[in-house]
Amino acid sequence: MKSAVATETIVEAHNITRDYPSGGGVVHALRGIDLRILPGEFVALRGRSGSGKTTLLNILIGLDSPTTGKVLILGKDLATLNENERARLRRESVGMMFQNAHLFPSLTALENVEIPLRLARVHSEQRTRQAKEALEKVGLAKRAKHRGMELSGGEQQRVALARALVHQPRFIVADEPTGNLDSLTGRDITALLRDISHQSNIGLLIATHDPLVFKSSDRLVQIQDGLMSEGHEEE
Ligand SMILES: Nc1ncnc2c1ncn2[C@@H]1O[C@H](COP(=O)(O)OP(=O)(O)OP(=O)(O)O)[C@@H](O)[C@H]1O
Repeated sequence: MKSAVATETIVEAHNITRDYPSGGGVVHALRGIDLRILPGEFVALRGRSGSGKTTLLNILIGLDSPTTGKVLILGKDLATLNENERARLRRESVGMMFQNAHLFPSLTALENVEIPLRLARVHSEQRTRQAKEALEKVGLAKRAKHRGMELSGGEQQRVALARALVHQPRFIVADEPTGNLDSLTGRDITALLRDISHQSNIGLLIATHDPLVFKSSDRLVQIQDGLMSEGHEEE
């Protein structure tokens, strides 16, 4: 049943390198990264500032291309897709979260969550239904009509999570999602992300400096000077 396992892989990176031209020289931001994330697996990515975390996340979701190496999402080699096809794959299969929730402050929580479905041209009834379900999943159904600016930082991040989930993605990448939250709120968001990933078989990759996220993860990978190692031991 090897082929069944292979098609089940959410994301695979093979020997990824990324060079940036810089001031007449070259920065070797990634120097040979291999990574595989399975359905329902929560992987934390740790690394000092400048170690290459954001570069790797962008490459894994096709927002940037590696200098050499190969990325597959759900078995599809990103190099074989053009920009429109990669954007479509993201719209259909990838959810994203960042340190800031990036909500539209004057739109309601529900309207913010509906945005990815608007972009995918889902009709209004279904949009509202799915957005309500996503807000329920993150425990925020009661705040559906509150505007972004009326929500606390933790509530805004929950809305951002609902927005990342609303199109039922298979892969979620989050860049420092707890970076702006107090530790209790950060713990809640991390637990929610972990539970949803496990329950819905979503591959979850979180780049972070937050020890609580390391502890909650199924697997911790570390990136240093563009190279990766694995394990839960302290730096
Ligand atoms: N567009 C760019 N042009 C040149 N160098 C870049 C570019 N983007 C990133 N770099 C360099 O690549 C390396 C990795 O950067 P990256 O942003 O991936 O690190 P990071 O681990 O996400 O850092 P942080 O935790 O501070 O966000 C750094 O040395 C950075 O200066």
